[in-house]
Amino acid sequence: MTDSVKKRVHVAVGVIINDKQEVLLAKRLDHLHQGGKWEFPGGKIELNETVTDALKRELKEEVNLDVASSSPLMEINHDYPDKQVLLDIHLVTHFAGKATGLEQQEVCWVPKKELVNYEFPDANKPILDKILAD
Ligand SMILES: Nc1nc2c([nH]c(=O)n2[C@H]2C[C@H](O)[C@@H](COP(=O)(O)OP(=O)(O)OP(=O)(O)O)O2)c(=O)[nH]1
Ligand SMILES: [Mg+2]
Repeated sequence: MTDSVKKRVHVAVGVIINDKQEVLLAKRLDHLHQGGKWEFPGGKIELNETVTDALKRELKEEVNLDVASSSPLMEINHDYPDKQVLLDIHLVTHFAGKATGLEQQEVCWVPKKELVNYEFPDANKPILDKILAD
């Protein structure tokens, strides 16, 4: 395994869309990598965990939602100057619970058309293009 492969952080990301076609965003806390920007909830996949297990765990831990089902949307490899990520993005339209920021982060439901008004990490560009095209 090369260094670059070894260092890449594998992240499970949920594009969560409700019945009103709003998308759930969370604001990354200032002290985190890409802090202050808006993200789709998710987090690092742990050892011996599947992507869908990680997605379920992270969405419960971060925004208190129970994922009923999800489907793969896209994968993005992105190299930040300080970190390399592989985002494994899944669409979540079946879930239970009321979205709540459990890690002191701000969360909000945003109509698709208004997503252009939010600042996201650079890696997210293809995700936004895809959501806005649908
Ligand atoms: N969740 C999420 N992460 C994103 C997005 N776009 C993007 O570049 N990332 C990057 C930022 C971080 O470097 C990485 C996610 O890691 P994280 O710090 O949130 O991981 P985590 O939730 O497991 O938290 P922790 O282990 O650090 O406590 O992926 C996105 O839309 N959602
Ligand atoms: Mg996270």
